[in-house]
Amino acid sequence: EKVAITKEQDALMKLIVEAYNKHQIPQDVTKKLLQEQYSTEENFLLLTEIATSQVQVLVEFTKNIPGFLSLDHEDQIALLKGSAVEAMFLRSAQVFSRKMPKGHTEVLEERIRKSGISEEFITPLFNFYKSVGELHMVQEEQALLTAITILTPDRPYVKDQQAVERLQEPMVELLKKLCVLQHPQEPQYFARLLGRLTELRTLNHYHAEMLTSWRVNDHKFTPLLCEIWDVQ
Ligand SMILES: CC(C)c1onc(-c2c(Cl)cccc2Cl)c1COc1ccc(-c2ccc3[nH]c(C(=O)O)cc3c2)cc1
Repeated sequence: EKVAITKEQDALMKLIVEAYNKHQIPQDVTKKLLQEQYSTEENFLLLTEIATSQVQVLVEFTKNIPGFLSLDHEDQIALLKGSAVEAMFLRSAQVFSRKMPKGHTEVLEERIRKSGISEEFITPLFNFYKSVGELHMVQEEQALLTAITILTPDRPYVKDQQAVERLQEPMVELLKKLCVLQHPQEPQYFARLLGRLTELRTLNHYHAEMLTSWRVNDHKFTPLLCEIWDVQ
């Protein structure tokens, strides 16, 4: 049967994509990727600065998701804290699918590889980047997938999960239609996208270990990262 985006769905998609493109890490932060020294210390400090800026971008994007600000305030915090790492993996994955200024991809990879992350986490981390890159997602898919990740009802401490489901469901339906329209020759494309969300959940676990090993080596995070990741 003919799949068609309704007027409401088109309006929702425009809001999400607009918010996704409106909030970006400032150029003066990301261009440091090309400028700073390459010591482990420098790499960690630069990635910490970028991650902090990325969290601020993420909060602004989330506030623009229709209905988010009408959720219970404590649930809003629980959703942000529960999804921050996954949303940052998705966002940083864009750099590796060559969506970012020339040269940033290589230097970001170099800096992540040499920032004190142990080899056992480096492999799954770059496997994820590779699998996202192979999807060649358009920006609508990236924006919706990020919104869907943020609106995951079963994050820790979310009280009214139904209210979150009511926001997430229309986005999943819309993404499904988009995938059929965008990739008609690949019927399983939507399933592959959702498979990335499952892979993201496992990366949360690795990330928790990364944080612990950084802290054991007395690495400091910014107040915003400490708050969102419950460290220090
Ligand atoms: C606190 C730091 C050390 C940290 O801890 N975990 C991670 C961490 C790690 Cl490595 C991997 C994945 C997720 C996290 Cl959350 C990080 C670094 O996190 C980020 C690294 C890069 C980016 C990012 C996002 C968008 C970008 N655009 C551009 C551009 O050039 O335009 C560069 C760029 C970088 C965001 C978070």
